[in-house]
Amino acid sequence: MNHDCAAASPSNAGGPARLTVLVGPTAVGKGTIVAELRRRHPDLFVSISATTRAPRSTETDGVHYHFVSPEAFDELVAQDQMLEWATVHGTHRYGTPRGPVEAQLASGRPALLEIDLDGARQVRRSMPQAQMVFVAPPSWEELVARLEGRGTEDSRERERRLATARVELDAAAEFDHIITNDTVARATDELESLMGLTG
Ligand SMILES: Nc1nc2c(ncn2[C@@H]2O[C@H](COP(=O)(O)OP(=O)(O)O)[C@@H](O)[C@H]2O)c(=O)[nH]1
Ligand SMILES: Nc1ncnc2c1ncn2[C@@H]1O[C@H](COP(=O)(O)OP(=O)(O)O)[C@@H](O)[C@H]1O
Repeated sequence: MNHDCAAASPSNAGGPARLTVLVGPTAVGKGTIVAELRRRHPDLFVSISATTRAPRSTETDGVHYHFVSPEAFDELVAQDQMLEWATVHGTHRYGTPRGPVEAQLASGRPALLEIDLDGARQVRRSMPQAQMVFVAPPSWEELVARLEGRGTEDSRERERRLATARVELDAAAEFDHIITNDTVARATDELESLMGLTG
């Protein structure tokens, strides 16, 4: 585990880390940080996951996720079109379409995945050169406040997500780097640096 932003980590062996995998508990601010990173780097490739969950009012199909039916998701898995996939929070399935990520990496340009712990472990096995980054909250209380403040889940779903969050926080030590999302600007600076997007 490495808390600093050193350019040379084991995950960089063989060249600059091109694939970065971002994991963190619900409502820690992953989406917010990725949005800020994209604002700074409009051309950055961020994988668009497929999911069987319904879109939130703020989400657009093909932009935030590919919203697909369970049958369509089955088909993608059967055709080996998923780089990884997992059932998250015990309910819906989420997965990374393989083709766009492989094409991006083949072109030598960086790629970012924002996925759950189970999916990240799959990627670490299949692509050990990937750089694994964990986003942590400043405190448990702040995480709960952000989840409630977002207001997108009912209390039952929030409880489910917080149960998953405890498991994810316990796994933070598995990651190459931990970014604490205290302020969006500072956390984004750190991710930008880890991805080699500065300067
Ligand atoms: N394994 C996997 N997890 C994903 C993927 N896309 C999103 N997730 C994870 O699914 C979880 C739920 O995402 P979402 O429903 O958007 O809720 P939120 O994290 O609370 O905003 C998060 O931990 C995401 O990182 C994916 O392609 N694969
Ligand atoms: N550094 C931060 N300080 C305060 N609130 C934050 C911060 N980062 C994100 N948030 C807020 O927390 C909530 C959850 O953020 P979101 O990006 O949806 O999390 P995630 O994608 O990890 O589930 C949102 O309401 C967002 O505006």
